[in-house]
Amino acid sequence: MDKSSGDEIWEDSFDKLLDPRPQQSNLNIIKKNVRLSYNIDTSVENSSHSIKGCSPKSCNRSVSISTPNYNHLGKDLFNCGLSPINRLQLDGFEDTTEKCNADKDAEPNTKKRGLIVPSKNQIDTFSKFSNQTNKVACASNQSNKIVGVVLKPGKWRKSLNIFRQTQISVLNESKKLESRNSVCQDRKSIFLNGLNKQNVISQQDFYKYCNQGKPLKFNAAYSQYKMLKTHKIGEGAYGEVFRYTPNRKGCKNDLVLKIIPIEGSIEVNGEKQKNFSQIWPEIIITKKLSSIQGFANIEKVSTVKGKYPQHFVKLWKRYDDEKGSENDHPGLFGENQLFVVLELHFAGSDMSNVIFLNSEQSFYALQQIILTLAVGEEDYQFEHRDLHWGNILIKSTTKKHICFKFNNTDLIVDSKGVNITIIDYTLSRITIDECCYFNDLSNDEELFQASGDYQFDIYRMMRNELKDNSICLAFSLFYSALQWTQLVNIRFKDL
Ligand SMILES: Nc1ncnc2c1ncn2[C@@H]1O[C@H](COP(=O)(O)OP(=O)(O)OP(=O)(O)O)[C@@H](O)[C@H]1O
Repeated sequence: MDKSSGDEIWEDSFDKLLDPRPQQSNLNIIKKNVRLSYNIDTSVENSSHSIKGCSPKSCNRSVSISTPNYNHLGKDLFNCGLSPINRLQLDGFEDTTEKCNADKDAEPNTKKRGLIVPSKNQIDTFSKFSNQTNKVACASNQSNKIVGVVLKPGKWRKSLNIFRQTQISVLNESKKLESRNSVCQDRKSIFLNGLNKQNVISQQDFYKYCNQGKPLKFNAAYSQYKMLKTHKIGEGAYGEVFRYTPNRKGCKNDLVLKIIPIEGSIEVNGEKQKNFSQIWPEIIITKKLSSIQGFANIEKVSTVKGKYPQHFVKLWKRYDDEKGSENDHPGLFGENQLFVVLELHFAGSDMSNVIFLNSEQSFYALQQIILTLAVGEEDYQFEHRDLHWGNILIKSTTKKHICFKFNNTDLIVDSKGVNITIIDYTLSRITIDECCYFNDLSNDEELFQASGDYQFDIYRMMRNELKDNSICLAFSLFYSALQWTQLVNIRFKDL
């Protein structure tokens, strides 16, 4: 580390572990190019840190279908090409890689390892196809034939939807209009394994699960008088997220509402609305994981019906004015629209918006993530499958330690002032009472053609490694781990 550059003020005891890494100084270029992450030679020292109380028992893999293993795949995954420890193998699309590299204005680092990262020029050019500048761009070769999708890192689903819309308008322009259905397929079908007999849930059973006989009136159930300091804090392809302080005594936590339209015939945010059966796994997973440290804490699930309440519409507009929304205006919903509302504890800001105080703090946050996943996997064979940094929330805490229970053993990690929560189980896989819930992502061709961030190379690599075995498609964890090596070195220096 170059002391003369003033970097020494960032050093703490943990920083010593990161030295010497001369190439990391070069990475500071990324600070100037916000959002593009290149994962240049993160070359990853394999530091071994133990956690108090952890003596992993050898688990019986023969009963687990959660983690692909020797028996399933005929090879040892720890020696696979994906391991950041062993080697990085970034393969993109052969034909486009060359073109990207040939671009004179390509960022110097994009040539490394064949990573498909568009240059700024390319992004600008591609953006013209989208009416939402910089939210998404479609990658095309010089003859304008679409060969892949350039997506923003993090939440990819909305980018993909916008791409699909864009693609339609491009096809329209060239008089090659295909029916919308051929581009926008129902990608959210739930594929349950043979063990699960109950892959359809009736409306009545769903209400019962919510402790309701029928849907509540949206306006009455979430009237503005019950909610203080309400504001919209986020959005996803499936819904809007509002934060508020409940107007009732004894309620210490701020809550968030994740409001998801269901069962309607109109498309919302470029997606078909889910039905009760399709949203069922997310509800079950959220409820099951709620009691585990590190997963979102759920207070209640309810089903409501009616027009979007005016006070939410106003907050939606404010968010749109201030930050710009990628979602459709909620005024589009009619009287008969149904919504599922998840009430969750507020869990902080997502990692892409967090700046760590120092590398030690980020290291301990990473430990929390690892332990959360370990407990989820051990207890429910849980795989997140979409673990990008937008799905990791970070909140400050005054607790000195965070406690996990792994296989009846208490594991205690220093908090270093932060508490992490993993959210968004839309694509997750879980096994509860021998029923396995998961989405078949292997049919999601567009996702596996995406580029724009190392995140999407990881998706391809995971699919290749797992030989298209959709049950085992557990991508993203590696991505987060690699991304973390950047955060440790860069993000906290941005202060
Ligand atoms: N418990 C929570 N506490 C604080 N913020 C939250 C919480 N849950 C969700 N959010 C915010 O709302 C955003 C959207 O939530 P979420 O990812 O669950 O939606 P989604 O519709 O499933 O997204 P996707 O488009 O990835 O499928 C998150 O990125 C986060 O900023």
